[in-house]
Amino acid sequence: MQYVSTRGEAPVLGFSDTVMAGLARDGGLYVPREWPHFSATEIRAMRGLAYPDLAIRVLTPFLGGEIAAPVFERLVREAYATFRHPAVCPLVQLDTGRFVLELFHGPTLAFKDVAMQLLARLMDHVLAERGERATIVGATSGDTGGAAIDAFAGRERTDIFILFPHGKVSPVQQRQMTTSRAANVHALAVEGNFDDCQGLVKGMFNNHAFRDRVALSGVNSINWARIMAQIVYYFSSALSLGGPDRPVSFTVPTGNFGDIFAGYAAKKMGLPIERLVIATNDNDILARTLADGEYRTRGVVETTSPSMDIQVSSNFERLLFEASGRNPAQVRRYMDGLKQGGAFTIEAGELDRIRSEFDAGRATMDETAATIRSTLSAGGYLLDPHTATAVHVAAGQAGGTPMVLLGTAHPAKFPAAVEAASGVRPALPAWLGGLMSAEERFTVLPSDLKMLEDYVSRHTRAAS
Ligand SMILES: Cc1ncc(COP(=O)(O)O)c(C=O)c1O
Ligand SMILES: N[C@@H](CCOP(=O)(O)O)C(=O)O
Repeated sequence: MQYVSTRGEAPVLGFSDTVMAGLARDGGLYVPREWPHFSATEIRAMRGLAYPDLAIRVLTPFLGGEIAAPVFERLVREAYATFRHPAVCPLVQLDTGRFVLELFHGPTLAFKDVAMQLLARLMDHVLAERGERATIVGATSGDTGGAAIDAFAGRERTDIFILFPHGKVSPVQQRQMTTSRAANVHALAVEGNFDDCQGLVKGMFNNHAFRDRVALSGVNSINWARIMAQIVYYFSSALSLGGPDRPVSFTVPTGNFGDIFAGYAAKKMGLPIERLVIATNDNDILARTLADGEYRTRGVVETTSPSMDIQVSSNFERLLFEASGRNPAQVRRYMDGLKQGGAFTIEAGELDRIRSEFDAGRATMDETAATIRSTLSAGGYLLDPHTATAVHVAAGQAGGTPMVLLGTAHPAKFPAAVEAASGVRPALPAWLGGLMSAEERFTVLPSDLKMLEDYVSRHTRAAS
């Protein structure tokens, strides 16, 4: 399996190099040169597999033979042994035809753990084989950071630097990043919003001299392995609901477009998915884009679903690449428009192609709170605010096909918003009991690329 950049001007890479590269050197994102495909018979044969076995089956075609089967199997099993539910990602019925796919049973209570626990092990393996070290930088609006720090803490071959927007993440999210005692962990509070943090990370990748000097690698969903690992739970949930003999739809709380792009990938691999529904909060750039074809950034609005407070939705570039018939020149045109004028207009045929697979809707903060309240009173299920956006948006979808709502975070990560909406204050699981009293350690930095690069250079052990 080979991987190509959405912008077509970076080297074509194999799996291990793609995992270590993060962002392509031309600023694009890596995607598989072609989609692996499973027949209905092959998918049917996946029924009843335990989650790690399913992950091995679904993901092996992406490895291109670069990681020996017994090694990959061990990494997958170790990754999912960190989850506290035997099904790893259980499916819970909300009511007739609606199901929540609970993705928050990992160490940091958000769906990011599903991919991050595997990615850290994959990177460690590749670095050990090569006898190398790497510097990892990541941007977070709250959940990626904690998941990455948990997965990489104490790993000898990596130093990890996580940029989070100062004062804009929930207290639980902040402490998951700032209470690590591991020497290789650096939590950096940036004076800006998530888009600033993500822009700084991309800026570091696009400074090739810096990138090479510190052996830079990334763990955001710009890294293909993040998307890859998230494909598995689309298969597990569809199989539980009768797939491949019964199509299902998914509604996905969306920010950086990574999670829902994994659903698109599952569909390309042969899984019968009817609709992929994008749910946004007030930061509704994707809902607006699907409505009128114009991708136009506005200022980020702070909401009660802070992890989705994003305007520049990185993985949308992967969808544009697909919708354009894999035309990197077209993607470059769009990305130039975004850089120069903060906007671009999607060509009509491409927009039709996107609309043939995706719907989109928005939940305001009031609608999100009302959904938390009504879902609790209807059946006793307590939603987190991100999952609630999906439940609200899915309510506007035509019925008939089972709807899987991606439960992307545990409500206890956002106790204030959940309590304000429902009157119920969700408690952290007992095994996270010490989190809120542990000592914090983080550095506040301005949103300045040069200062960030200096900080990383001075603190990484991977600099040459
Ligand atoms: C809880 C939660 N829900 C939804 C999202 C959106 O996911 P994506 O960025 O993959 O679209 C995020 C962050 O990305 C998140 O942390
Ligand atoms: N919501 C995310 C934002 C970063 O997304 P990623 O999936 O690209 O890592 C977060 O919680 O940090």
